[in-house]
Amino acid sequence: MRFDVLTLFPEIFSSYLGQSLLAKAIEGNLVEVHPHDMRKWANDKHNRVDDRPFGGGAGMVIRAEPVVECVEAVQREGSHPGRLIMLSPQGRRLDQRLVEELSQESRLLLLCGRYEGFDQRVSDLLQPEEISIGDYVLNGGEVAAMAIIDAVIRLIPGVLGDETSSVDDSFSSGNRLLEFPQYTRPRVYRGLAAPDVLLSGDHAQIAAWRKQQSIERTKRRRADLLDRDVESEDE
Ligand SMILES: COC(=O)c1ccnc(N)c1
Repeated sequence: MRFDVLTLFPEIFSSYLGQSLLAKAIEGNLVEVHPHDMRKWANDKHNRVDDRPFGGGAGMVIRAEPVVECVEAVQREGSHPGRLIMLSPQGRRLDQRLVEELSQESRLLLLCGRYEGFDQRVSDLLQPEEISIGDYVLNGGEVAAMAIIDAVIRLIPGVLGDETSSVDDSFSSGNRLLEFPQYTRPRVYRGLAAPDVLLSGDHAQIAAWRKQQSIERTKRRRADLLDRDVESEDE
């Protein structure tokens, strides 16, 4: 899977690309991540990427030209244009179902805004779909782009080692329950013991205990997940 990230701050991604899971996925040719600096396409006489908003108001707006030119150039680079996503607080809320949908794509272009956002002609001309990672405003779309990459690559076959699986994750497809509590060595730490059932070797009992824990935790923390009817999941 190929990710192209269009940003004014490509350097933000250099250390992120080195983190172990992503680095291994890139080394294993399972994933490619290509940050692109939109400033390189600011070819007006002042090489500006932003400017003051028409009609006045605080802040700066990202000019349409460098963005549209950059997106079109990047789309020409690959074997096909890919799915263009603008990270925006006005977008469709990201959830695991959307992550699973995105993980089926072979190429995602992630368009990261800054300042007061993009000139409207960027959306008029490129028709990107907008995705939000939650109801709050960030200084830039780069953090949201990393969240999408991070969540999506976990679902690409081969990225998580054999010993790890996303199947039991909270929210994984069809799973409306939060994950059960986890324990590891030592068995007792500061007087707190891991549940005996987990050391019993009785896999049926362990599975039953984990399911019960997931149900109780979900009821306590996210009862709304249990209220979702099945139909809504098919939307
Ligand atoms: C500049 O981008 C944002 O502020 C943003 C992007 C995606 N999701 C959000 N909740 C905010």
